[in-house]
Amino acid sequence: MRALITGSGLSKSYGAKLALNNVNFEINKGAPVALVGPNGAGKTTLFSLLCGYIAPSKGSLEILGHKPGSAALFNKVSALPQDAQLDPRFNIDKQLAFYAKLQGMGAKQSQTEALRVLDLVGLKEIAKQRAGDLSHGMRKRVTIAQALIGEPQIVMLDEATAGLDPIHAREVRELVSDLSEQATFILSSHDLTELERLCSQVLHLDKGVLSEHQTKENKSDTHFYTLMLNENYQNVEQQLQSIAGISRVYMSQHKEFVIEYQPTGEPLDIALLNFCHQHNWQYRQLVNGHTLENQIFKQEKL
Ligand SMILES: Nc1ncnc2c1ncn2[C@@H]1O[C@H](COP(=O)(O)OP(=O)(O)OP(=O)(O)O)[C@@H](O)[C@H]1O
Repeated sequence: MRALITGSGLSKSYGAKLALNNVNFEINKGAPVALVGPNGAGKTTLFSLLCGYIAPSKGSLEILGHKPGSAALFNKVSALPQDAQLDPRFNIDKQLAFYAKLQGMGAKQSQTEALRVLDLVGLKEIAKQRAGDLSHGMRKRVTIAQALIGEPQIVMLDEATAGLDPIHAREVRELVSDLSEQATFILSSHDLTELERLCSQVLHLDKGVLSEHQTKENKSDTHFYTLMLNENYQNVEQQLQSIAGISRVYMSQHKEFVIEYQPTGEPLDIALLNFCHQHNWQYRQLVNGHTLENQIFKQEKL
């Protein structure tokens, strides 16, 4: 299968500042892809290159076999900038129909398209409301609807959940998950944990250097649990190691333990929770596998 997007030896400098350093990656059609990294890591630079707003200093980038920004990609790729705004004075359907017209649709088709994309984000009933009368979360959904006009194959959302409360942020993630049959989404965020469950491929940028991670566990025989405890307890690693099947336990961060094990046929999660109960350890969460944060930081420490 040909990749939707291929970046090879991609670098971008702003004067003396190297914002992207020899980045290589491929994005295939399918589940959403996360582009994560701390402030200043180079996420917006990579988005801007993908959109064709800026040109690379070195290397090549191809989207659906074309250079970013080329006319052949019109209607096939869309991007929602972090600070995308709606005009507070106009009805939602009018604004979306206006953007559909900018994409070349006629008056009638653009109205139908506005309602179609509003329906996709579950907001058809507010079509006649003004943007200024909507909540922040609803406005964000409308801007995502705007990004879906014309049925693009690739949709890039820059910090789609920034500034949203946890409930609205979750709604946006669920929306992206529901829509991933229609398009391949690329979502940028500085918050790794929020995209961990949604995306199967994670591009992690730090100081312009890219590393790639899969959120699904790889096929090795070793399996992992991550146990997060509420308090500090004595000798947790040594004590957990006495459970049958567990080969190694290490503290990945404060009150958090990665447990490596070989399956024995008995459900280890139940054994672990029973063990916590017997030792009076209060646990916060038991995650099946490494948390993605662990995968990334462990790899970087090696
Ligand atoms: N136009 C520019 N001129 C000079 N330096 C720039 C320019 N744009 C970005 N940079 C620098 O390049 C680096 C990467 O910036 P970029 O905006 O791509 O990071 P980011 O990961 O999107 O950060 P944030 O999460 O804060 O938006 C930063 O050090 C930034 O200061």
